[in-house]
Amino acid sequence: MADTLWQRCLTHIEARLPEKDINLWLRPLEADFTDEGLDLMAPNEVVRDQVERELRTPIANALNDLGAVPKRIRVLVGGGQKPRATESEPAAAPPTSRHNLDSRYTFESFVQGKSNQIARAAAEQAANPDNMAYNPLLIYGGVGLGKTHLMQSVGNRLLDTNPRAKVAYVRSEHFVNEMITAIRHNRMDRFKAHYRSLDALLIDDIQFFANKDRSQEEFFHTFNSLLESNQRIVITCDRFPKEVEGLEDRLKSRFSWGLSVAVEPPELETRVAIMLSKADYHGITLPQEVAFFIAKRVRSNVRDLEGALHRLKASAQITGTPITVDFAKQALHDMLAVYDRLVTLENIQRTVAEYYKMRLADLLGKKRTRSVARPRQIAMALAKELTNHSLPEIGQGFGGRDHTTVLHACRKVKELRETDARMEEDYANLSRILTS
Ligand SMILES: Nc1ncnc2c1ncn2[C@@H]1O[C@H](COP(=O)(O)OP(=O)(O)OP(=O)(O)O)[C@@H](O)[C@H]1O
Repeated sequence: MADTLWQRCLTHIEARLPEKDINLWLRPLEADFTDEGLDLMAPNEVVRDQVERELRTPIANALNDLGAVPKRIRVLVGGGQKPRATESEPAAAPPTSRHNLDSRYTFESFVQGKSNQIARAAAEQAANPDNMAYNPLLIYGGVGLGKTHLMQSVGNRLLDTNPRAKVAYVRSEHFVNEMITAIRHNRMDRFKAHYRSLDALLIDDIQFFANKDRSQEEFFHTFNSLLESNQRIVITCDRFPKEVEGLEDRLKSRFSWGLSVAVEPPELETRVAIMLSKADYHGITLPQEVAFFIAKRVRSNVRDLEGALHRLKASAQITGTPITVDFAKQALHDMLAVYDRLVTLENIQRTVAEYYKMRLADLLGKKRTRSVARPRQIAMALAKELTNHSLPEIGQGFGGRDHTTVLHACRKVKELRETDARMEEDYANLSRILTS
């Protein structure tokens, strides 16, 4: 039986993904291996988008595990028109050409805001081969906030500058699995030689190394060897590494040799800008008010924003309806309900009162001393930003106040956040507590 590389790839992935996903998204694809890489032909845009979004990495990893590393993977709409004879193993692909980067992850496609501007600036510096001041660069922060995007932007930029550079992007989980395979097949020397021959190593989600002693040991040596020969290292972690239990102290201390930068959840304007930019990229007509409507609710994770966008697109395609706020309300009903449940007026009032160690009755009451009025204004501004309530509704919820009082509070808080660092910090802390 002709055992094509693509079939072997599918068999490999089958062990790792639900059968439903394989049947729905992967079986309809036609694979075309050429000298330039792998083209996957999807029957329609919905399949293409899903494969791009969720399955590109499992495919790349499976091929990697099978020892066949295409120079690039493209997912296209089409099929049947390409000669299937070209579906052959790219056995000649040298193991060092592991440019398994996603070409969509660039600095140009990364939307900058207050929450990520330092991380972005540091990453741009790290992508400058003449500047080794920030080595290693550690990017840390919560789920789906753009760490991988920034890290791969460094790799893509390094390759733009020098296409011959050996850049490897590896998820820590993959590093561990690869190492286990190398040990099992007695190929540790090759494994070490490969990693130590790189110009740049981008290693994602290092929290995965926790409690994996042998992998930490090997990674520690690889890390040292790359640093000593002045090669670029970028790492990401879902929190500050010192807080990761089960990670050796010597690794933690190595990670902090260079520069550590955080990515925070993006503020509303940035979330809207990200949605509009992603919509543009995917050819989705997304009115600004719909972007605002969604971004006001989906707050803590950019991946969820993208998920919402793709669901909207699929629903709009199936029903042939233009995307409006009402359409979004319906199409994303269940997803938005989860977010809406999290932040209510009562929740905001209780959280703010606790944060400022004051009585809830005072927050809602008539007192106008600054120690009471300021937190009240902050709570109103948070209510405006984080809920869907109108100004009159918010005023009503705050002891029957007029909507102009709420408007004044929102303006005041905005102004103070720009001039008073303490105020900005309090507001950001409260916003994080309420939305994470
Ligand atoms: N500022 C941004 N501009 C454009 N896209 C963004 C931005 N932040 C995040 N994204 C997008 O959100 C998605 C999730 O980002 P990414 O995978 O980089 O998150 P992450 O922080 O690495 O998450 P995880 O910890 O789960 O690996 C990606 O598609 C990425 O392009």
